[in-house]
Amino acid sequence: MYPIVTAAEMRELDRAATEELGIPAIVLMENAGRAIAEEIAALSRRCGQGRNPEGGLAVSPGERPSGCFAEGSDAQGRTDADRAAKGGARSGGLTIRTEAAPGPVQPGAEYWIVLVGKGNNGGDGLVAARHLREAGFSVSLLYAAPPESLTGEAAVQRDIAAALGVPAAVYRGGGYDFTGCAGLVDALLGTGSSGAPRGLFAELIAAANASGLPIVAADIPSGLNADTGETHDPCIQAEVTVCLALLKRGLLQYPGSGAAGRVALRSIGIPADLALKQGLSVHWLAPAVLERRLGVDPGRRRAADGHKGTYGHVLVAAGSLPMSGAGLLCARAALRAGCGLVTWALPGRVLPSAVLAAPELMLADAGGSEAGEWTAESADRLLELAGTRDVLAVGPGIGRFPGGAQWLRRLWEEADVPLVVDADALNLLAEVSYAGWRRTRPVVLTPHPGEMARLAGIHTAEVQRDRIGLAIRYAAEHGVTLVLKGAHTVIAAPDGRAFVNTTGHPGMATGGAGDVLTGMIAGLLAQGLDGIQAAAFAVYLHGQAGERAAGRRHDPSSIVASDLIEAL
Ligand SMILES: NC(=O)C1=CN([C@@H]2O[C@H](COP(=O)(O)OP(=O)(O)OC[C@H]3O[C@@H](n4cnc5c(N)ncnc54)[C@H](OP(=O)(O)O)[C@@H]3O)[C@@H](O)[C@H]2O)[C@@H](O)CC1
Ligand SMILES: [K+]
Repeated sequence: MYPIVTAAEMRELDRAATEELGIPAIVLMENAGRAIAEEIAALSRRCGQGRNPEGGLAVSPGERPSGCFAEGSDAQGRTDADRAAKGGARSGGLTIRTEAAPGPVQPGAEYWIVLVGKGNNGGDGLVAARHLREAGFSVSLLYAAPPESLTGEAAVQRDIAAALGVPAAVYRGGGYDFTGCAGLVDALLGTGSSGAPRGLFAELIAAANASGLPIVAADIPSGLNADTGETHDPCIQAEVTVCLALLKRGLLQYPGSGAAGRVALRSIGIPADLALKQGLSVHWLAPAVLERRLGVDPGRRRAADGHKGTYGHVLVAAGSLPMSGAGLLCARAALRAGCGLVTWALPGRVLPSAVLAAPELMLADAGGSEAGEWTAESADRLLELAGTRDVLAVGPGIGRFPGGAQWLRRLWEEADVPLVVDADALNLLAEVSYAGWRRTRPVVLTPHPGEMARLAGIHTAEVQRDRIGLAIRYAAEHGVTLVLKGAHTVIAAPDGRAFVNTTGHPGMATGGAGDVLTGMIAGLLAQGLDGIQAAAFAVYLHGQAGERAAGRRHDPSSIVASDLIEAL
């Protein structure tokens, strides 16, 4: 169910499919090439180079050609026009399609060139060329290496293509004239590549990008690190990536996600049971994964006889005089996440101005300084309040104050409720070594990349280099549920499970969006979800709210955090 694999895990699965089950590798390659050809045909029908042989399938300029998320539904809420308006940010949407792309193909003599590497990725491209010809496309091959250097199944495909008379040329360097071509298939490098593309491969990738033609990548864009999402220079900038068998980690992590364009995940005949048996622990956060793997009810059904006590009571310790809004956003979001009651504890000096800011909230004076800041002594009051609440969320807008780390340690060790730690509380955590802090109840940390860098003692660029890998390691080493925020948020559990979310919208990059997420996680914990369930579901819903908020505004750049709460 939508595992996300490393190249090594994919190789092991390929090996098991061929050696243990006896599925011939050439069959997998055949399925892969056919799937690529089908996606090209579907792209051709949708975009149609201005043509629309079937009437109704072509998409007018400005509309998304197909960029869909799970099972055909739009979870991205973003049109090509949006992306163009925002400087061409690419969506990286996923089209999960495991059956043949539907409908007849009448492409006339649309001409595509397949760029062929020397490994099995090239073999996939050779099969695709054959199926494209069958579908009526005009196709030629451009080998990046002497065809004689191909081996195994790829060599078999080379010979079939030659026997069929598919026109072929060998790239000799010095650029290439793609005039008259409607699109390119990138079958240069797949999961067997290592390091930056070399020599003529690099030249061809650069030429393909410079052509401005739509590129359909086989499995991964050539030049992408399949595990981390780093892009080498050069890296294919694909319109569509036809990901074979299982999602590769690099396709869901930026900048790789941007280079991949829309990702179409296609089955190639490796049985799902085999993937299950491998015990893969990283998954794409699709609705089916939420429901069946995480045991969350996406419909959020409520008991007919439920009452406010049924859905839990959140305690939010957040906000200070200059940043009271952070606390308000967090507390309101907890309510919107469906918990029964929320108590917002804040410095007494700020409390009068919070009265009636949200009539549904209960307010509690947590003490604090004359200046409306938090003080270490407020831990006693918070612990007293937490004794009759179900969850404690700390951090948004609390600022820095003397004894802050010790204050946090007391909450960490003594509050006998699940704890969500965000924002300034994460910075307090980063200043100490908390490995020895005792904790029996779940704790969820929600850093953005900058906070994650401080927690892990590394640079932000290093955090972004391999977000999935880092999140998994950190969560396991520290016994926490980690929500590493940013485009395609990663949620990692202490037991090694991790989920990558793809709902959301670039318009969500706005102050307070994180405070809203913290409140939502707390609100779901209060309703009895465990740490990873609450964190993953909240991230998913938060992204959906962002998509809805973007849809409601004339310009998605004008989304503010309150819009996310209203869109829940
Ligand atoms: N059963 C299966 O396995 C299935 C696999 N499938 C497909 O196979 C793909 C994996 O195939 P793969 O393992 O053959 O590797 P692949 O990426 O095609 O090329 C490696 C070749 O490139 C070269 N090379 C490496 N790095 C380089 C660089 N930086 N710059 C330049 N050259 C470089 C290297 O040659 P070398 O330079 O080492 O001589 C090597 O020969 C996978 O993504 C999927 O598409 C599907 O068909 C389903 C069944
Ligand atoms: K490729």
